Amino acid sequence: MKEYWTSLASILGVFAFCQTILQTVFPPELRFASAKLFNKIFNCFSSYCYFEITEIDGVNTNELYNAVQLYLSSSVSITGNRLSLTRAVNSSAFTFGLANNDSIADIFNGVNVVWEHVVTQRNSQTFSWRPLPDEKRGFTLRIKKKDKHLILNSYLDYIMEKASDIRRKNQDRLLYTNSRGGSLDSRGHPWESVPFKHPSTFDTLAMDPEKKIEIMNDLQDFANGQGFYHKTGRAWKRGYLLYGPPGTGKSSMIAAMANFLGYDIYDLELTEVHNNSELRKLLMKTSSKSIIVIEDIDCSINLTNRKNNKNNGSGLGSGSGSGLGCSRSYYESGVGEIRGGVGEENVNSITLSGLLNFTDGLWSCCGSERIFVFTTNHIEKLDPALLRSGRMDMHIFMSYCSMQALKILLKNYLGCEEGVDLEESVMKELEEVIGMARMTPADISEVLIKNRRKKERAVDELLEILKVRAEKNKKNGEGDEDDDEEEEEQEKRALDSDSPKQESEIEDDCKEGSEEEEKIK
Ligand SMILES: Nc1ncnc2c1ncn2[C@@H]1O[C@H](COP(=O)(O)OP(=O)(O)OP(=O)(O)O)[C@@H](O)[C@H]1O
Ligand SMILES: [Mg+2]
Repeated sequence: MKEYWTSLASILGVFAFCQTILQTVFPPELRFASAKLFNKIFNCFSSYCYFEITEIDGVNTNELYNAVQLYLSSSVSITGNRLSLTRAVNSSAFTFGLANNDSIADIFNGVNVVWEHVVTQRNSQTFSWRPLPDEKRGFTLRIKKKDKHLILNSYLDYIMEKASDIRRKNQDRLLYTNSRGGSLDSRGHPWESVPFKHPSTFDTLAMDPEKKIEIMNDLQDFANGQGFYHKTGRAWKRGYLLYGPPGTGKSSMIAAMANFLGYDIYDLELTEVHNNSELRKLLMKTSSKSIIVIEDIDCSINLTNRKNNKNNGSGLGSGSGSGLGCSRSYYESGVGEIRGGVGEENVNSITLSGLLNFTDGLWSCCGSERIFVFTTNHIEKLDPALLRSGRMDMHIFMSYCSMQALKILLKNYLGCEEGVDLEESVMKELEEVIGMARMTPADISEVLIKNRRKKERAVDELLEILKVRAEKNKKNGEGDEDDDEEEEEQEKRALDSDSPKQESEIEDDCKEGSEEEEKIK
């Protein structure tokens, strides 16, 4: 064996020597031919094989090159000494890369490989229809010949997947809306998109930390659950129903979910959808790794009397909702019954079953890795069909501000740490009244924002307000909660007064008015 290696080394030595002579004495053509021959002979004896991935493949940009660059950026940032830094268009993150002519080792399925980033000057005589960069860039992948068949395809697939993950994480999220109605854009797309810049995260969300961790784990399990969903024969999707009073953070939670998973958001405005097949088309045009949101579902559709509605089940009336970035009408309650009612199928014939099919039917699994989120202020108004397990997998109650949540708000808005900036006695006082005060995180954050430069004043004012609210609630008993909610809903409706009222609403208002008059009498 030793003799074999000695002779091999001497052969290679001779070739190297010959090449040096050739380089100094012979013309370039001859040198090129000899180098080719040398490489061929060298490759026969080498135990490695090499793959070149150039930046530009002919005239097209090579996607694999970009993918490798991104993939290596994840490990390079930790191990490399000399790195390149880039920031792509539409991205708020910096990407580390392998510097020119540098190399890095990687392991995949127990197999060692080496990547080299090769940069050479481009031959100025090269002819091309479009301007090419001065430098020719490429990656060279070195794998042992015996390992080539074991890993090459799966390794490259893995790299492509990993790169698109990194790209998604680096790139800004998109918020899609169907506010254009049924019309399509020039590419035949029914959705319009804007960059999604909502800063809400699970860190900024004020809620019980245990519940928060439970939700984060659930989301993480979902995102990593491809194998599980495949094995169990389930469509790779998950439904969350967020319910609770206005201002408790339902929209903020959706934004936090999107930022946590790096998913885009499709904010579905049901007013703009005319029938079930349009709803299905919208679904088909959503991408995977996305969150499909219907806000204030109880106000968008009359979900309680679908059996009574002869023609089309529950008619869908209007979209409503808050917060994620699209202006839209709030709380056009009850319109659905009229628009989708008997004999008006052509005007608006989205049915509850259409909506259920949208989330749960065969069509719901075209594409994959989708999350459906519905929000409501009144879970009791929803049809049980929407609530059954498997459809909305997790019901999340967004409650009034608890002590745990208040601590998060104090930290986020005032930078107050428990035990450091706030005395124990103050914390105790806050704890005594926070439950009874039944204030939403939105209300509390308003007080904190107003006084954010004066911590003590902010806490004092908050304590004062909490005490007053708690006292009032104590006096009025339980019924007060409903009154508060009703007041807030009225406010929301008032906000919507710009949009012309539907006949039904006017009728409803009159009815409510006369009912109230009767009550007063
Ligand atoms: N749990 C929370 N944590 C942090 N901030 C919150 C929370 N709840 C509300 N807020 C603040 O209040 C504002 C309104 O909250 P958000 O729109 O998320 O409430 P919502 O529950 O969606 O209300 P609605 O039912 O009216 O749609 C947000 O901009 C956020 O700053
Ligand atoms: Mg909201």
